Amino acid sequence: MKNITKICCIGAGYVGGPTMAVVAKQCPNIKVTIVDLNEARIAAWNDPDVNNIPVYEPGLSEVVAEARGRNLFFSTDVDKAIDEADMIFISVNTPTKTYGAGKGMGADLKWIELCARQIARVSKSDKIVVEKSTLPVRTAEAVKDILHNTGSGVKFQILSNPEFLAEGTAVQDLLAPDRVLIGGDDSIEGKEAIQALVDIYAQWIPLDRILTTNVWSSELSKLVANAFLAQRISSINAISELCEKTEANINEVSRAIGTDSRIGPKFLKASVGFGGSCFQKDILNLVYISRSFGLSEVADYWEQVIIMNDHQKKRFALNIVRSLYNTVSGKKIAFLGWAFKKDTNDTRESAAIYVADELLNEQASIQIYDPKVVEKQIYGDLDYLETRSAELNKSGVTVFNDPYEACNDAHAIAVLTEWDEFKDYDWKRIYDSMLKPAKIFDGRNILDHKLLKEIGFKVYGIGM
Ligand SMILES: NC(=O)C1=CN([C@@H]2O[C@H](COP(=O)(O)OP(=O)(O)OC[C@H]3O[C@@H](n4cnc5c(N)ncnc54)[C@H](O)[C@@H]3O)[C@@H](O)[C@H]2O)C=CC1
Ligand SMILES: O=C(O)[C@H]1O[C@H](OP(=O)(O)OP(=O)(O)OC[C@H]2O[C@@H](n3ccc(=O)[nH]c3=O)[C@H](O)[C@@H]2O)[C@H](O)[C@@H](O)[C@@H]1O
Repeated sequence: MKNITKICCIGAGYVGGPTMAVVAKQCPNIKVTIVDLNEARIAAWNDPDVNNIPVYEPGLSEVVAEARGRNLFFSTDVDKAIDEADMIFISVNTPTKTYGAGKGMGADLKWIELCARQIARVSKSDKIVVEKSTLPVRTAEAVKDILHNTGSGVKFQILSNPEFLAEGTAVQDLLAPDRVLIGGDDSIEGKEAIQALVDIYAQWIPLDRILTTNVWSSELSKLVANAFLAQRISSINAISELCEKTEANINEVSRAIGTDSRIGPKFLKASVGFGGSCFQKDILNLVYISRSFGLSEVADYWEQVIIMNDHQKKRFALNIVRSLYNTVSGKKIAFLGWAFKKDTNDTRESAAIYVADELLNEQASIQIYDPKVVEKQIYGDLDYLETRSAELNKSGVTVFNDPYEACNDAHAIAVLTEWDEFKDYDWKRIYDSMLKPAKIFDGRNILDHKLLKEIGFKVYGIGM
């Protein structure tokens, strides 16, 4: 296997962009070209002002500034980048299907298939194709089938190399991952391909953190990792509801169980519900696959994680309605946060969207502030649900650039994202500008509840 000197990555999104920027930073001897069909996205990645890149991640603009133009390139010329590359990463979106068989459950693999067909059509030399996108177990079979039937004589090796970065900490996760997972064939060529990818990561990651498996274990492990992480959140959120009935405190319960080294302290933070582009999609996918093999108990077991999460989002919204004397019609509710977690501008599947939707059904007037999410995105997220017309979403929601303005005249504040800056606001000033009794629903348990109560707020946390 020849030395890898040119990499192409198809898909310049939240995974392709940061992942490949870090590869380029750490491997200056490799030319990395990230391609995408979306011209606006590529233009933003190429923006001379590196602060305008389309993905907000702490530390990312510095990495891009270092490597861009040196050995990191962003382009819309997909064919050229495929043709030149020794190794091609597929990092395109794999959302839940919205039509046909598997609608609402299975992964939509049409973009993966398009990539495979394009690679098959364009390639004139042997290539290693790496699945970076999260895919249902045995997807590599379909990719192989397309690539091995081109009739061109070009040889392909297919690897699975799922990504475990979390948004908001992507750069840190990529520079020092818990592990890198590479799945490949057991043949001599398969092992050579695995080694070629190991050699790239080994330029900055200790070898004992680079795990190799067969392709199917690798594909499945990605879904399972996300399912386990999300399961912990649904588990603690389920207990949060019980805490609210019993005067137990969820933060104390989390600490008490998390100090057991077998349980561990991470991912035990009760919240308004998990969001993000992947947890729900990947679990639905796991459920769908299990059901398609007739494993109904397995499917039902994992589906409960989603059912619990939906319940958590809904009960947060209903709690607001109930606490505001069973009606929010015409009342102003301020939302602090719209992103699905802090330190990202990503809003996909954010709990805030669903809470807003419930409150709009109750005719509330919502005033939103998020430090990184732009107005267009917020309206787009609500319109995507198709619960009501775009005009009605516009008339029910106002987006502010200033948190104090968003809270002005509000009956209640809901904290939907755990942005650090929320903790440091002048809460007395906010209290004075609100209608009384002023209520705060802290969906992330991040604020100083004692202080807020002293100011005069009525405070509702999760699980307390
Ligand atoms: N967002 C995350 O934190 C993580 C996502 N993943 C997985 O990574 C994959 C990508 O996710 P994101 O980067 O978040 O998605 P994204 O939607 O941000 O980016 C995907 C990009 O691929 C482009 N694309 C689609 N088809 C194309 C084609 N045929 N040719 C060229 N470009 C094409 C789209 O225009 C889009 O810009 C998904 O499978 C996801 O499950 C895995 C780990 C973390
Ligand atoms: O496949 C993916 O897309 C990624 O999904 C998650 O990463 P991400 O969704 O970016 O962010 P997380 O930190 O996992 O948070 C997900 C959601 O759970 C919520 N959460 C997280 C932790 C917790 O204790 N409580 C809680 O409510 C967050 O607020 C957020 O809404 C995984 O953590 C990554 O390892 C994985 O690569």
